[in-house]
Amino acid sequence: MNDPIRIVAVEVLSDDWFILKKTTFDYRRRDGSWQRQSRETYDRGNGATILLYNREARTVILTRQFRFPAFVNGSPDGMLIESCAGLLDLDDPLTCIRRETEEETGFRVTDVRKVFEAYMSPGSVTEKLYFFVGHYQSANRVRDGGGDASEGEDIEVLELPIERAMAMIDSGEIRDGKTIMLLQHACLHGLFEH
Ligand SMILES: Nc1nc2c(ncn2[C@@H]2O[C@H](COP(=O)(O)OP(=O)(O)O[C@H]3O[C@H](CO)[C@@H](O)[C@H](O)[C@@H]3O)[C@@H](O)[C@H]2O)c(=O)[nH]1
Ligand SMILES: [Mg+2]
Repeated sequence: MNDPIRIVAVEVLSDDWFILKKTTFDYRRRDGSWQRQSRETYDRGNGATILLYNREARTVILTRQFRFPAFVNGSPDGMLIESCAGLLDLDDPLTCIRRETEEETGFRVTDVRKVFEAYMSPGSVTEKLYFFVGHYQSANRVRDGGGDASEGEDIEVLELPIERAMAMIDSGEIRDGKTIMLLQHACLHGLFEH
């Protein structure tokens, strides 16, 4: 009886690459009354992202790639600078982020730890994102990275001083939420302090 939600109907509006549903439900308001609502949810699974950082060199590894949704919403060339990230598919978050790190950046890192989880757009997108940090050195680079070309990925790997990356948030050159969160986490938690 404590459940604040009663599902009334679920309609699949689109089931192509990911799933868009419209759900009608009764919601119990804080005053105890019931209210019928309907909400669309875009389910693209969960994801993981990582900030690769080198404490000694005071650098981070970021990626740069074309993002069509950003292109259609105000990014002149659609090129976004981001922390390495990928969808979980069937993997657990740690396995996913190790795989994506090597595929996208070419780095094979062992020192990886989860720092937090977040819903990135909870009003419409179901996705929960798992955030990691990982220490890297140049010796961890085992290949070029760049992503899976057959899936359309064309990822440039950037190595930037942390001060430069932080300045790029202020200048608007970095405009991706997960990336801003990880860079700020790194500074707040002293990842570059000895
Ligand atoms: N054909 C097709 N391919 C798609 C579509 N949407 C995404 N893809 C492709 O599916 C692949 C997914 O790549 P991943 O590296 O696994 O995911 P991601 O797109 O980098 O997602 C990460 O970043 C997102 C944005 O911040 C996060 O939302 C997500 O959780 C994840 O961390 C990419 O090649 C992408 O182009 C689509 O509608 N159609
Ligand atoms: Mg990716």
